[in-house]
Amino acid sequence: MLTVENLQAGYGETPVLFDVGFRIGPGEIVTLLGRNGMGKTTTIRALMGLVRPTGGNLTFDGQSLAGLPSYRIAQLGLGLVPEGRQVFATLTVRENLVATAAARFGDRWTLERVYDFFPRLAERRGHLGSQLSGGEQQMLAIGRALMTNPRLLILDEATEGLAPLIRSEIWRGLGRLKQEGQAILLVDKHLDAMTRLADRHVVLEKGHVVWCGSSTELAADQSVRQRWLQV
Ligand SMILES: Nc1ncnc2c1ncn2[C@@H]1O[C@H](COP(=O)(O)OP(=O)(O)OP(=O)(O)O)[C@@H](O)[C@H]1O
Repeated sequence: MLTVENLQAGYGETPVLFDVGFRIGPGEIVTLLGRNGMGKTTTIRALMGLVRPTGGNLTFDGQSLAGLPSYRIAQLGLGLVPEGRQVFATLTVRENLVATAAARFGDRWTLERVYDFFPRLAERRGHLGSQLSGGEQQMLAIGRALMTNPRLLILDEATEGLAPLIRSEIWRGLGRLKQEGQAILLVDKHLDAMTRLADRHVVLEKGHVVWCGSSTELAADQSVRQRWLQV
């Protein structure tokens, strides 16, 4: 489904990604791990066309993403839940959801299905984005991405700053998406929850992939945590 090979990217003259490569198959959940500043968000930005790669290959279902604008990449089926949620503060919950709706890949996700999935959003449908709690904003950000009917859902720090109960609700939601066969690329700080949910993990260190493996392999290999993931 998604193939990333030897990806290089940076900001201005500063290279940040030197050699990033991984694959995501249909229905798979893959995480990008690594300490702060190692290039996880930049990898996601490169996938979405928000940072222009300086080298390597990005292909989605055999089609190159090179040089495509973000809206075209979204149309191909990559749906982003960005870091910091970025919901529209002056639109209602319903308007936020409708703003991104796209039925190009079938009607799997409709307004009603998003409300069934996150009943809190149904309760708050008339509230403005700015009136929501952090957890509700996060559900809205996920709902908004689902409304694009993405084939690959990408979440960047979706549980950051949330209370444990709300965080669990988000993890349960992602678990339900997995059961439905939704492919997901995940960046988050909660390693245990990710190990339970994901199939495979890719560890970044200063813009290079230094380890990749299954959840079982990650759980069994303490040295990966000690060497690449502890602050
Ligand atoms: N807009 C930007 N302009 C210049 N440098 C940037 C920019 N965004 C990120 N960087 C730098 O790129 C490097 C990788 O950052 P990135 O956000 O991809 O890391 P990350 O692994 O997602 O970390 P975090 O968990 O802190 O978000 C860091 O050194 C960071 O300072």
